This record gives sequence, structure tokens and C-alpha cells, in this order.
Amino acid sequence: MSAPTSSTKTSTPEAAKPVSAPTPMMAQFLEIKAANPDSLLFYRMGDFYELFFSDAEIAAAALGIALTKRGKHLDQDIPMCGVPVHAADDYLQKLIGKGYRVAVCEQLEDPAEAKKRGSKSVVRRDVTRLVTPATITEEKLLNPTDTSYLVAVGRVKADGDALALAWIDITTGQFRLMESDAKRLLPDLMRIGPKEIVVAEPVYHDELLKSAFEQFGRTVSLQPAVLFDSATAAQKLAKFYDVQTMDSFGDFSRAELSAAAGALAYIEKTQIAERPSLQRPERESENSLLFIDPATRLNLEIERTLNGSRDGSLLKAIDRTVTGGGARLLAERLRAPLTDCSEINQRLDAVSFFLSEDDLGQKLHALLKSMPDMPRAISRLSLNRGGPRDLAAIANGLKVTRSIFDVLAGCEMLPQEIQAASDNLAMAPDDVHQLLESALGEELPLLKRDGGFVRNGYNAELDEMRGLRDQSRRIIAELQSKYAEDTGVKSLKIKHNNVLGYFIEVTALNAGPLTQTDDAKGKYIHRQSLANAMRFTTTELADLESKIASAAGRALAIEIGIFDELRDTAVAQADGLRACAQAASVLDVTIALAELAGGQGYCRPIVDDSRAFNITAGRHPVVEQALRKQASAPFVANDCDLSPRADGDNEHGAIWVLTGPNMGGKSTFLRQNALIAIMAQIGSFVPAGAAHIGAVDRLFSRVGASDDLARGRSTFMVEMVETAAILNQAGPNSLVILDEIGRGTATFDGLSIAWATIEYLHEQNKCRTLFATHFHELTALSERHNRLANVTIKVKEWNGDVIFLHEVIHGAADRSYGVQVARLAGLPDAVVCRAKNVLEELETQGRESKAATLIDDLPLFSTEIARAAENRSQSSQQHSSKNALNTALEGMTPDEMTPMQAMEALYKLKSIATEKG
Ligand SMILES: Nc1ncnc2c1ncn2[C@@H]1O[C@H](COP(=O)(O)OP(=O)(O)OP(=O)(O)O)[C@@H](O)[C@H]1O
Repeated sequence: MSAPTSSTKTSTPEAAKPVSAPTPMMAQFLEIKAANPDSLLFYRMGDFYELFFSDAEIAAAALGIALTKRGKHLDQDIPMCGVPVHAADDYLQKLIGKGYRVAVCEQLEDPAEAKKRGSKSVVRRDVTRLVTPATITEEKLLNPTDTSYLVAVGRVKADGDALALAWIDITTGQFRLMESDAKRLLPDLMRIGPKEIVVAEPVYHDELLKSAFEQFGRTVSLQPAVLFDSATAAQKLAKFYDVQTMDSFGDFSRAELSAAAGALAYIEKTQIAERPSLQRPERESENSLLFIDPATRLNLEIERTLNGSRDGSLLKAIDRTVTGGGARLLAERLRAPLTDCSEINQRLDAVSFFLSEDDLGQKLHALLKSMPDMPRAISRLSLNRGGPRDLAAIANGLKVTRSIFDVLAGCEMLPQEIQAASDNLAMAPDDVHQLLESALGEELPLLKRDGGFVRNGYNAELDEMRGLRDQSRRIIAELQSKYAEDTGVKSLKIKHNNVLGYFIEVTALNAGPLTQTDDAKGKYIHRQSLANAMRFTTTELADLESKIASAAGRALAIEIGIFDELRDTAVAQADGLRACAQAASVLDVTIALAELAGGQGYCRPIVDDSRAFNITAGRHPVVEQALRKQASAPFVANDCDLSPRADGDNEHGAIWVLTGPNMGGKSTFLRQNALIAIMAQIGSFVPAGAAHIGAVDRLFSRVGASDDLARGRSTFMVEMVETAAILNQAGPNSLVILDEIGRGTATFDGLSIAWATIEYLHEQNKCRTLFATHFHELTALSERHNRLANVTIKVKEWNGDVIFLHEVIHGAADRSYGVQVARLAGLPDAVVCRAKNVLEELETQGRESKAATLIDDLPLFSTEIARAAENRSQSSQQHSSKNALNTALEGMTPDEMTPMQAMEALYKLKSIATEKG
């Protein structure tokens, strides 16, 4: 695991030493590099960005480009590599992807300007932008379906170590805040899925928090504590939003303000001069979201599989969105399912609506397919990094949203969620749309400096300049014909290059008519001789050229002015444009979920405030699709009912202990039920025949085995840490999925832990639980615990082989068919045979009789029993010694005794007590 970035500086070792006499350019480089020690410095040299010293070594290795040398510094060769400016985006993408930060240092003046200050003067340069994982905005560098969150962690010690998170997606302008605490920090960060985390050094090093940050390695960037100052935070935010006070934004805690200030400060630091357009910060409440602990989030493979791939994840299996914004929204919903039943049901109503209005959904999806990514275009424009195509994205986006609005306006009764989206679409800034449509041409260049993007007829002066330019070009064509006729050289051409501008070119053999007479010499002024050609100009041509140049220059200046005006108008309407885009994303996700439900035969779950969990004919959404793709046998649907039982404790959910053969489908069954809960709570239909789910507040799972060697934890230790987290946090509304607890240690230790865990879940946590195990002895627990039921997976034995039926039925398994599965896996025959013999022997040695008495034999219980036995024997001994003493005492009459007799009696009592005790 890598350390946070402030400790992985990429500075030049030499930079710290006194520099004897660096060249002026190298002196400038060293100075700029010293100010940006955490970043690779892209130092602009003409058409290249060059990197020096260790930056060059790192970049050359990371990019697979040649490492060369350029001059010497302190008598040592300076390592150097370079990337062409026009291809810089691709290289930046690679470096950012590998976790580096890049400082882009540009030339701030024309080299000619620098020369005026003296031959040794260096072109002025400075860093214009820090490119970091969460602050890139270029379309090429962004994945359309990924969010790009920068998270800042704020802490206020004076408020009892209050902790809060602020996260900003600079590419879409989203800005959110929430309170957290030391325990929740990791799950909260995992939920947000940050590209970058910024945190003050003392907070990073806090023993209670450090392990959470360490999980994110190089994603974490340490920043000066002053950026997070909560006392000045409100003021800084107010300044950013250009308001007098933050009061109208809501009531934020000091820790939230500190986090928000830290996030903004980092964005300002990386964007240097530019100010992005951000939405007002919105507060999220932890209680409104389903808490999914970090291990569960990873193990359930919600967004990515355990090996990091999207294929095979739940997201990939259910994503039918057609826009980048829709895909991001779906991923976000999956990261943060809801707990509020009415909100969930509103989303479900919307999905039901499009399921029944199939044609409408298809029509809207067809429109949405051409919806550009408006929020990202706005973000680039606000950062002065946008081009004409970003303006067009806004124009086209508004066009699409207008068409969608018109379609929705024709519908009678819209469900609340869709009506709200439609209301947002109604607020689309039509004036921006009209303005952009009237201003922008058809074919648009990427960069504004290329010009040619303003529509003819939009600006009279621009049309005039273009006319002049085009007219002059026509005149040039006429001139070429005239000169060809005058000289009789048919092949005479008027050409253009950047050095000579316009010139007349003839082959060397044809140059005579332009050079031989005085008249010709006076008219055709010689400019250049090449091996096969001669070049000339005329006063007429030169005049024309300056006219063309000034008309073209003026036309471009006008276009750039128009671009800036259009950009300012669009950015001023950023909030309305984003609301429109968000509405389009909501529609996209809802229609996509309806399409999924229709295509995959999902059902609408009943989600309420009960503690029910009753799934009929449930399927695993990912495995089902995979089996279908492989044209294998269809997925076997299974029921799962963990609802409170009417005839027992009707308040708390049940525990199902699932035993069954290896490869029978236990893990699949466990996971599918957890995924069904998640899907239901994002407002999606679920892969089942019917489902009734009392909203789950916390979802925990302990599935799959992995070690965490980097943190010094073995597989078993990780398993125990995760189990401990579950037992300490799960409550009556939680759903817990435990797969093979206790398998990583000696059988009896494992069995005891599994046993005690089930008991604790039953008695203390009282939550709905699925517990898969190969410890068949655990099925005996159902006799003692009324909310516990045994289920197993059906298999068929045939000719010594085992056939998996994948069917979950009530009852307990008596064996795991491990040896048969091992044979299927290709274990050598000799090993399989020997294993069978050993197994038979173990079984005949009275495994059954052992199992029958196991309840009393278990370490856990034998301790109790031993203790009880010990207590029993102690008490009986105490009892008998007490009896003998009593009898002796009863026979004694102290009033009648002489001192000597009393002394003898005392000795007798003492001896009875010592003898019996
Ligand atoms: N309900 C089902 N219908 C069809 N195929 C299934 C079903 N459940 C599981 N399978 C298939 O069986 C394979 C094994 O499933 P799974 O890993 O869930 O078994 P398991 O009982 O947990 O095994 P083990 O105890 O060895 O870990 C899966 O890869 C899947 O393809």
C-alpha cells in the first residue's frame, strides 16, 4: 500500500542542494519545481512538455517513453523526457491513472517578448494548473460513467472530535456534506468512492482514523491544517458563492464547514486562476441511507468484482442506461440505497409506470440516446477549458430535454418522481437554447482559437470580415489566372506558407518570363529559389495578403468575443442547466430499470417498515444472466423467508442456517438475497417471483475469504474482525449474511465460534440472518432457538457422483460431498480414493454418536459444564463438612465446659473442618 502523496515527493535531489551555476532556464525550472514538490512538472518548451531529473525518470518508466539527457547540472547529466503538447492529454491520463499528480507549467509570453529583454533572458513560465485525479475535466480523460469525487475530511477537536466529509465532483458541480465519525469514516469513504481525499496532517495521523485513510493509499493527499479552519470556513464559502452569509444554504456543523472549506481550498489550489461553477452544498443524512459496511460493499461485488473488473458486478448486470449522467446516477444509487420507504416506493411507482407505458419509455430512451453530457460541458466552460463543442453540448442537451418535456406534457397522470423530473425540465433556460442555436454553426472545431464556429448571419461585422476574407481569396484565384496568362506559364501557382505568406511559384525552368525583362523584374519580386522552383511576390499580392490577414484576424477576434459571451451566458444559468440534466438522468435510470425489469422478468418488491424478508423464487441477478449467456441450465429460483414468525417472537426476524454440499449454491443464495435487498432499496424491481422486504437499515456480510497481509491480518483474523464488526453493529432492522464463519481455524475452534456467533445473533442482535456453514452440528441449535430454522441444498447421488440441484429446501444436510467435489475438480485418483477411505473410517469411528453428545462436548459448553460440575462438587463438599460440624456443635454445651474441655472441643471442630474441606 502506498503512502499519501505528500510523503512521496518527486522533487529533484539536486533541488535542495546549493546550485553552483545553473543555466537561466534550469534556474527557472528548479524554482518552479521547488514550489511543486508533490507533482511531476510538465515544463513547456515550445511544442513539448519536458520533464527533468527524477520527474523524467518516473514519467519515462510510467509512460514507456525514452529517457534521454539534456545538458548538465552540478556536473551531472540531467535526465530528461518529453511529450508533445498535442498528445499531452493521453500522457496525462496515464499518469493520473497511475496515481501521480502533474503540475502543468506554461510559457506565459511569446519567446520574441523574452528576447527583447536580452539574449539571455528566459521566457516567463509558471504553473497554470495542477492536474490531479479528482480535478481533471477533459472529456478525453474522463470516463463518462464514473463520478469524480474529491473528498475533504474536516475535524473539530473542540466539538468532541466531530468529523465530517465534504465531497465535490468538479466535473459536474455536485457538492455534498455529511457528518461522520471515527467508526463510520471508512464505510462512508467507501460509499462515496473518492478519486482523491484531502485531509489535514494531524487528522491523517490520528490513531483512530489512520487505518481508514491507509486503505486509500496514494488517493490521500495531506494538506496544511489551515485550509480546514472551521472559524473562517463560513466566510470562505460565502466568498466563493458570492453571498453575504451562508445562512440561506442551511445549517451546517463546524466540522462540515471545515470539510467544505478544505475541499474548496484544494480546488482553488489546483485550478489556480479559474473558479469552477459548483452547486450549493447539499447535506446528506446518514440515517436516510442503507449502511453497507466496507467488507460487504467489496464482497457483494456491487460496482466491481473483487478483482476490480466491472464485468461480473451487479452494476454491470443491471445497467441499461443510455446516458453518462444516467449511468453515474445509477451507480450512485447503488452506492447509497435508501431506507425511507415512501421515497423507495416513489421510485418504484416510477419504474412501474414505465413498465406499463413501454412505448413511452422507449420513445424517451431513444431521445435520451442523443443527450450530451451537459454538466461536464458546463464544468469545462466555467473553468475556461471549454470549446465550441461544449456550447453545442448545452444547445443539444436543451433541445433533447425540450423534446422530452413535450412528450411528458402529453401524458395524463405522471407518478410523483417523473412529474418532479418534468417540472425540472420545464425550468430549462430556453433563452440559452435559442441563443446558442442561433449563434453556433454546424461543423464545430474543438478549440475556440480555430474559429469558424459562429453561424453566418449571427453577427454583421463577423460576416463582413468573413466576406472580405473570402472575397480576397477569390481575388487571389483570379490573380493566379491573370499572372499565368501574363507570363504564359500555365503551371504558375499562388501558394501560402507560414514563413512567406502568399507567394507565386513557378518551376525553375519556367522562371524566365518572370526574370528576363526589366518590366517583369519590376513586377515580380524574387523571394526564394529552391532546387526546382522559384518564388516571387508582387505589390498587389502583398497588399491583398495583409487585407486577408487582418480580415481573418479580426473575424477570429470577433468569434472569440462571441464565444466568451455565450459561455458567460451559459455558465450564469448553470443551476438551471444542471437541474435539467439531473431530470434527464432520473428519467434515464427509471426507464432503464423498467427495461431491466421487463427484460429479465423481475417483480416489484413490497417495501415497508416491517421486519419482513420474504422472497419467493429469488434469483441471483448476475449469475442468472451469466448462465443464460453461456446457454447453461437455467438458474434455479429459491425462496427465502426470514420474516418474524406469527407463532413465535413476532417482532424479530429469523435466522436460517444453511447447510449443504460444496458447490451446491450456498454462497450464491446468500448473496442473491443481499443483492435483492439492495436492489429493492434503490427503487428497482428485483429478480424474484415476489418479494416483501421490511426496509433494511444496515447490511452486513461476511462472505469470501481474503487476507489483508498489508495490514498484518491473516485470513482468519480478517474473518474475525469482520464478524466482530457485525456482532457489534447489527440491530433488529439489519440483514446479516454470514458464509462459513470459523472455517479458517481448527475444527472445534471454528465450530465453537460459529456456534456462539449464531447464539449471539439470535439473542442479542435479533436480526434477519442467513448463515451458511459446513458445520452440520450447528443444525442442532434449532431445537433450542425458536427463531432459527435449518435449510439445506438438495443434491442427488448417482453412480457415486453428486448432482447439484441448487434447490434450497427445509432441513439439514448430513454431509458436504467434499470428496466428490474434489474429484470433479481433478484431484488425483489416489488422493480421492485415500480421502474416501479416511472419511469412511472417521465416520465409522462413531461420528454420529459424537454428534449426538456434541452439544455437551463443545468447548464452549464443556467449560460451562465443567464449571457447573466444579461448582456442584464444591457445594456438596461444603455441604457435607457443614453437616459434620453441625452435629459436633450440637453435642457441645459451652456453659458446662471447663476451659480445658472448651480447648479440646475447639481442636475437634478444627480437625473436622480441615478433614472435610
Ligand atoms: N440457484 C442456482 N441455479 C443454478 N446454478 C447455481 C445456483 N446456485 C449456484 N449455482 C452454480 O453453482 C456454482 C457454485 O455455487 P456456490 O459457489 O454458491 O456454491 P457453494 O455452496 O457456496 O460452494 P462452497 O461450499 O464450495 O463454497 C456457482 O458457480 C453457480 O454457477
